[in-house]
Amino acid sequence: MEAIIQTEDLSISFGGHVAVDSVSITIPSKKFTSIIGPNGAGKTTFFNLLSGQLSPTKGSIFYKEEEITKLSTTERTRLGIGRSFQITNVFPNLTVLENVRLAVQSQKKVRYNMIAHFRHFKQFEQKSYEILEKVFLLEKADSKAVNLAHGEKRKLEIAMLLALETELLLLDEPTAGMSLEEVPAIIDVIKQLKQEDDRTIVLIEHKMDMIMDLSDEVLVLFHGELLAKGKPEEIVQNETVQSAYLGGMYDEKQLT
Ligand SMILES: Nc1ncnc2c1ncn2[C@@H]1O[C@H](COP(=O)(O)OP(=O)(O)OP(=O)(O)O)[C@@H](O)[C@H]1O
Repeated sequence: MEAIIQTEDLSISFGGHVAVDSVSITIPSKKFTSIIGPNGAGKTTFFNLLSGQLSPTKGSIFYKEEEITKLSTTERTRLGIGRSFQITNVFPNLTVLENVRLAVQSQKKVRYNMIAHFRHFKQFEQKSYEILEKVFLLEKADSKAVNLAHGEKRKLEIAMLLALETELLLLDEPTAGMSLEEVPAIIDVIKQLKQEDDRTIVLIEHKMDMIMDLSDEVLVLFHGELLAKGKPEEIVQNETVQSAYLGGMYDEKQLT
């Protein structure tokens, strides 16, 4: 199976605390991989290492077999690694459509110039509408971003991520902080992305039903280490994983 991203012995420490500890994994291309683990297991830190927001204390990261360990976040995005919720360039006073159009435009690297602007405008707008339809946000196209509900903002972030056309999508708890009514819409968006098999998705989630429903493979982090990996049905049956989630009952000797 072709790997899109690979880590070797990847570690990061904050002070004396090892948040990600010698993690060597392979994320298969065009598959849906989920990363689970109890609070503080190192999941978000691991994503930050993949996307370039943090530099590892040791170890290496490879994207399509090229080493990217020292590349910046922008360089990694350009290569095809897109991370949700790092998008800070949502303009609150622009409409949803305008925000997505700017993201489409930035991906096409078209700088502002009167003639090019008019020529490309319709094309960018068309693409933006298509993306908004995909994330079930079409009816909010003309609303200002600032006026969106929490779940809708998350959908806008996913829309902007899609506009960047990255091959790899790193989604960090896309349903976190949402009301129960908002969750199904985001799950629908992610399912739809999964069906478009030209993308590789890596999802951090706590909701096990979502993990079971969407994942081809699940990686379990615990205390910064890779505790287990396998198909979702194998992971839920894995006794070591169950013990880790039960906290106090976990015995480190079981792993050695
Ligand atoms: N910038 C930082 N400085 C110091 N410690 C950090 C930093 N970032 C993360 N940590 C620590 O690293 C550990 C892993 O945190 P991380 O946020 O990656 O866990 P997580 O698995 O994503 O947790 P959650 O499921 O609660 O989001 C935690 O103990 C956290 O306090």
